[in-house]
Amino acid sequence: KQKKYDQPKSNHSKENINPSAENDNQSTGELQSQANTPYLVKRSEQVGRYIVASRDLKAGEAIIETQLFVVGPCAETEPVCLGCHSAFGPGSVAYRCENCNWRICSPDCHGLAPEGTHRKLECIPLRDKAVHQHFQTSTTVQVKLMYEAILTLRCMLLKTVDPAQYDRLLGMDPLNVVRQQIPKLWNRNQKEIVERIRIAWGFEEYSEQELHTICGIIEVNAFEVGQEPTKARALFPKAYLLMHDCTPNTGHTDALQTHQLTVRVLRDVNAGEPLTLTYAHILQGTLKRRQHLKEEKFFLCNCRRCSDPTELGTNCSALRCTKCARGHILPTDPLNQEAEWRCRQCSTGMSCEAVILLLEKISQQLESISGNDVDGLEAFLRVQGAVLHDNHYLLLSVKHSLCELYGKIEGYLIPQLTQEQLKRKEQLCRDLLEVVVQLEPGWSRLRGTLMYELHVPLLIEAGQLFQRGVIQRTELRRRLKEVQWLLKESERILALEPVGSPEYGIAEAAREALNNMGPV
Ligand SMILES: C[S@@+](CC[C@H](N)C(=O)[O-])C[C@H]1O[C@@H](n2cnc3c(N)ncnc32)[C@H](O)[C@@H]1O
Repeated sequence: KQKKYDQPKSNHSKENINPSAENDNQSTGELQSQANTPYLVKRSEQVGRYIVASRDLKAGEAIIETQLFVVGPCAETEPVCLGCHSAFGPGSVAYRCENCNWRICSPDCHGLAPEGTHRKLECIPLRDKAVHQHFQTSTTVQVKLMYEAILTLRCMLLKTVDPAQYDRLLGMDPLNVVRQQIPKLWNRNQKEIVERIRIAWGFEEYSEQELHTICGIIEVNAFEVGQEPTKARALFPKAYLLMHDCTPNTGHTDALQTHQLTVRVLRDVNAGEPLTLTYAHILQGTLKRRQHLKEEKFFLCNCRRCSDPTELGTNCSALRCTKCARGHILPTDPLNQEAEWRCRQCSTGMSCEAVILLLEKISQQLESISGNDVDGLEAFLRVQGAVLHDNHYLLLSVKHSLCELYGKIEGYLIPQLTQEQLKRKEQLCRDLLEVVVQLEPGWSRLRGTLMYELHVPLLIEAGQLFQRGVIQRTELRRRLKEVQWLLKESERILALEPVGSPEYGIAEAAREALNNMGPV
């Protein structure tokens, strides 16, 4: 059974990214100085600095464990507590920081400790410049931008509060030359961040250039951290060197309060292989992923998945050909965002614009369906299944929602599910797992949660069939073995998630289910 979900060996080779220099000891001396680091820093024309495994690495092995440099509110976010970055729920008490008068979640917030970011960095400067007064004359959109500017200000304040840390921060690449050639982005930063901090808030001691550089460092290198409703952005040493790949071989978690980051390899990695993570959504099609990477990270990805019209055989961008009703329409050149799409059977062509328009229309239809509307989502799958491949990313996202809804919401709680609905849940989980093992094999969080979801219908069905005498003891045992394997694998993967996170909760539930099952 285990074989079924095992990962194919990665054939990502060093040659793929044309490394043009050996270990970069100069700019990343801190990394090289640590004996036994599981990675080496390299540099290539195409990617800049990146890291490769310095020895063979085993799936699940932690390669980076690091505290953050600095953390702050996300871009254009609703107001959040400047201590812990939690959003304010409806009707929550509007506590204010006794110094700077910005909103906080509670005077006892752990993030307001004297050594915490807020107190150490912006609290007193915001007070001295009476920045909170701007809230009175700001629109909702401007308030969101004020929160966005906080992370830039925090980085800037490190220059005086912790100059050594500031210097390390400047070791990250802001891609200023590339970003300056995007007037929409540069002008927006100039108006909304740079002038806000310098002119509106009065921090004129920081130059425009310095502030643009910090904007770039954040845009290019920040990680999203935290869990709803406490999402934030953070910069970390070392981890920023991981290059992007649409079939990554590492994954990462951050601790709930401290945001300490742990990066692990998801599968066995050979010495010399680049260590990669994904900057985009795994269950997203090539056109969309590449567009996101171009707009947000300023490069076009040319990885193995992006280069393959079938996306490693998953067909997760494929459309059904309505002309021949047999073939699938795929991009003729997936590395060209404007290339024609064509049916592999009958050669019917479709312009890229037509594909984009069609997908936009279907996405709009999907957005009009409520997230908990099981019937609506099932109907969407039936209708759009005639237009899109079964593994199309738009259908996968609906399947993912449905496989969680069956068993979780009123009317569809586990004891309320009919046999047909249990079968449906099983099918949805299997469909998704088949794709996930291609795109993110190994110790992936998504794979861990899907395996947990899959064990439920399998366990119930096995018990029911045995009780009704439909299957005998040997078949029951075989089925329970599969359930046990799913639970063990899910527990092993998700136990690495931060204590207190929903995924860690699933690991605990899997452990309990295994104990309840006893020996099989
Ligand atoms: C977080 S930084 C990675 C470290 C960076 N290479 C450096 O030298 O500081 C992200 C940037 O690295 C480059 N990069 C990362 N992965 C890449 C890839 N697969 N292809 C091309 N460029 C990539 C892009 O310029 C991207 O904006």
